[in-house]
Order: sequence, then C-alpha cells, then structure tokens
Amino acid sequence: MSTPTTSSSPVEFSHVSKWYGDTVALSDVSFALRPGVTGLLGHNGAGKSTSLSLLAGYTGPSQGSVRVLGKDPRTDPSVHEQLGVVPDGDGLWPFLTARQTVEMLASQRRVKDPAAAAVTALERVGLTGSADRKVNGFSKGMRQRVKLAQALAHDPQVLILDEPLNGLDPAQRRADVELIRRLGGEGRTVLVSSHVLTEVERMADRLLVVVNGRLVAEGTGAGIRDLMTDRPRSIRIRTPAARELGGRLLAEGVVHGVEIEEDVLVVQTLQALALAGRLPRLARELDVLVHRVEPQGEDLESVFSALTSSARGVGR
Ligand SMILES: Nc1ncnc2c1ncn2[C@@H]1O[C@H](COP(=O)(O)OP(=O)(O)OP(=O)(O)O)[C@@H](O)[C@H]1O
Repeated sequence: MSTPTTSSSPVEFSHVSKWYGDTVALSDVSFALRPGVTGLLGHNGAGKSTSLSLLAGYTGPSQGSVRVLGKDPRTDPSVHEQLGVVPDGDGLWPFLTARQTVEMLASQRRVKDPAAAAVTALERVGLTGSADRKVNGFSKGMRQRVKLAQALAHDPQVLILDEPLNGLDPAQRRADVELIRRLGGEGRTVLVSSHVLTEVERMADRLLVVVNGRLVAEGTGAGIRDLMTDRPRSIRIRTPAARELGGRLLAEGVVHGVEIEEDVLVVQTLQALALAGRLPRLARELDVLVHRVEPQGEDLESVFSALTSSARGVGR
C-alpha cells in the first residue's frame, strides 16, 4: 500500500443527492471517512449500494460531489489504482480459475507482477488451495472471497465492500470479520455496508446510518445504540421466577408494563440500560435464576424508525 496522496479525508461525500427518475436514492448526504473501518448501515433500499456505486465511480451524483483520495472517481481513472471494490453483484467469469480472475484485475490495475499479486491476495482470503479451480464450481462464500481477493490484488488504500458477508456461513463470517478489521488496522480506509447492526458493529469502529436515502446518524456502535435507549422497548426474560421479578421491576419503576407467560416475563421499558444493570442484581437479591434476556423487535426496521425520529439533527 502506498502513502496517502491527499492531506484531506481519503473519502468525502459532500451534499450528495442521487435520483433515478422519480426515485430519490440519496438526499443531501455528507460524510468524510478516515482510515480504519466504517460501517454503512441501512435497511433494504436505504441507499447503501448507491453510495458505494458513487464511490466506485460506477455512477455519478445528481447533485453534490464525491471524492476518493481527492479525485473524482467518475472522471479520473487513476483513482482505481488505489481503490478496491467488492460490488453487490457477482460478475465473475465462470470459466476462469480464481487465480486467473484475480490476475486479470491486477493486470487491469497495472500491478507490476500480477501473478505474484494474485498469490498474495488469494492467500489473504484463504483461497490458496482452490486457486486453480474454476470459479464456476465455487460456493457463494468462495465467490465472495474471490471478489475480495480481486479488490485486494493491487494493495489499495481505499476499500469499498458491499455486503461482503452475504452468503457466508458463520465460520466464514467470523474469518472475514477478522480480515476486514485487519485491513482497517493496516491503515486502509474501508467502507463496508450491511443491513445487520450486530454484524457491522463487529467490523467497524464507526457507523454511518442511512434511512430512506438520508444520513440520520453517525458514531460508534455504542453511540448509535445510546440514541435508542430512551425509546420504548419490549424485553423478554426467561426465568422460573417471572411473577416475582416482574412485580419487583414494576414496583421499582424500571419497567412500566409486564406480561407473564409461564416461565417467560415480557417487560415494557423506557430504560433499557437501567434494566440491564438492575436485573442481574435483583436476581441475586431474590436468589432466582434468569436463563435468557432478549430484546424483542430489535430488527433493523424498528431500530431505524427509532433513529429517524430521535436522531434528526444528530451527526448531520
Ligand atoms: N439503477 C436504478 N434505477 C432505479 N432505481 C434505483 C436504481 N438503483 C437503486 N434504485 C433505487 O434507489 C433506492 C436505493 O437503492 P440502493 O440499492 O442504493 O439501496 P440499498 O441500501 O443498497 O438496498 P439493498 O440492501 O436492498 O441493496 C431504492 O429505492 C432503489 O429501488
């Protein structure tokens, strides 16, 4: 990886809007990335792929400006010598081997020794043993790895990864989360999109949250979660002492509603963090077991609708 060529942020979106006919995919989005991993979090159709396509130069903004290493990725092809992209779609040639696929891209990126670059990149993604097999017979997870190796082959300073964990099994996910973290730790600027909060949190130190084409929040995973703590939540607690615990939590005012179904206590609270602190202490005081605590409705839609209403003006 060569030294940064610009003193400003490696990646900048400035008042970017993008529309397709009547569809507004992005509306007045501004952010600047720094080295390390940033997560772009959003529900389906939020505008993640559009943002990444703009950064990759696949399309241009309707308004505003996009800069990668100070250059316009749409009009300045030299950006691609320092930019690696894992796109949303597959786009791999089925009749080429993994090695040929990666070498081909490395040549296009004017790498001095494409064969050596392919060896290194395939090793980084754990595909050395399958390097000479045709991509055609690869699983979804292996294909994702080939795409990642392609993106890494020219040792780029900036990496744009569109949902790179899609289609991977849990072990592959863990390995790729580690790899992506290491890439950020090496000083690269990595933007990785996802619609799963817990997943993107593990990869990224910083998150950008897009909802319906707008950037509604940015910050650490913990900071984003904090934005949600004062919203109503429903939490399911599996315990043989559901009645006893529910009564105490209600009496103490930590929850404002309880429902009991055999050994399951479902509580309504506006103070999820206070509850998280109080519950284990209360269980010890009452000498009762708590087997499992799980928030309900923690799907991204509910997170996002909470963020949209509470995070306006935060980080914008
Ligand atoms: N080429 C296109 N033509 C027309 N509309 C488009 C096009 N690309 C995206 N859109 C629309 O723009 C909006 C944002 O789409 P985008 O693909 O960026 O979202 P996303 O967050 O990546 O979603 P997903 O997770 O489903 O890929 C959507 O309403 C989508 O239908």
